[in-house]
Amino acid sequence: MTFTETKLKGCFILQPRVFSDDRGYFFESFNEKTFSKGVGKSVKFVQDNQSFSTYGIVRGIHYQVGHNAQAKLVRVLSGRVLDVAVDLRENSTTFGQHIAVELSAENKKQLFIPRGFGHGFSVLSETAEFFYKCDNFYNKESEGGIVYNDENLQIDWKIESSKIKVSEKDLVLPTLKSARL
Ligand SMILES: Cc1cn([C@H]2C[C@H](O)[C@@H](COP(=O)(O)OP(=O)(O)O[C@H]3O[C@H](C)C(=O)[C@H](O)[C@H]3O)O2)c(=O)[nH]c1=O
Repeated sequence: MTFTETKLKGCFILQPRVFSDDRGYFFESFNEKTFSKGVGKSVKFVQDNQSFSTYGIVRGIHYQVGHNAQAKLVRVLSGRVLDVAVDLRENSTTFGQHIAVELSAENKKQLFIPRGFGHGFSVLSETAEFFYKCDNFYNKESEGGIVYNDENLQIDWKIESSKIKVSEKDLVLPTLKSARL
């Protein structure tokens, strides 16, 4: 597994070592020892989530506030997504900046997003199954979010705008300027 830190400090792109043979392939999708060495700290994941979406869906940008904030280790089981992490750490030199990484069943890339970030993704394939580990439990009351098309964020979701599909809940999320952080 290789770990590449992004321009947003603490955010890492992970690339697993894949063992292929005439049966197919094998790779370690998570190894606590390798992971903590790679990101330079121990992270105790306590909840796994999985979602299925179709082309053009944008989920997010979501986060949980305060001591319910979540770090996430995200990957794609089938299909292809553009995964976006937004730096919401108010004392960060990259506050408000984002990274966008294509994650797919084919490239097997993963993204580690520490606490203090907003997270969302767009589905680039016909369908996509999305899997992620969280280091804190879901807490509805602590949910926060930023509307996907906040013009100050300038996120290119790589989907023609007329084809983007967002939940009712996400459509009414605030911009970063007025979000609860
Ligand atoms: C996140 C979550 C949701 N739920 C329930 C609450 C709703 O009744 C239902 C769907 O939730 P939601 O519409 O928030 O699902 P997504 O839009 O995929 O939300 C996720 O999307 C972005 C990409 C994220 O990074 C977050 O982890 C998460 O907010 O599942 C739970 O029971 N547990 C949970 O951990």
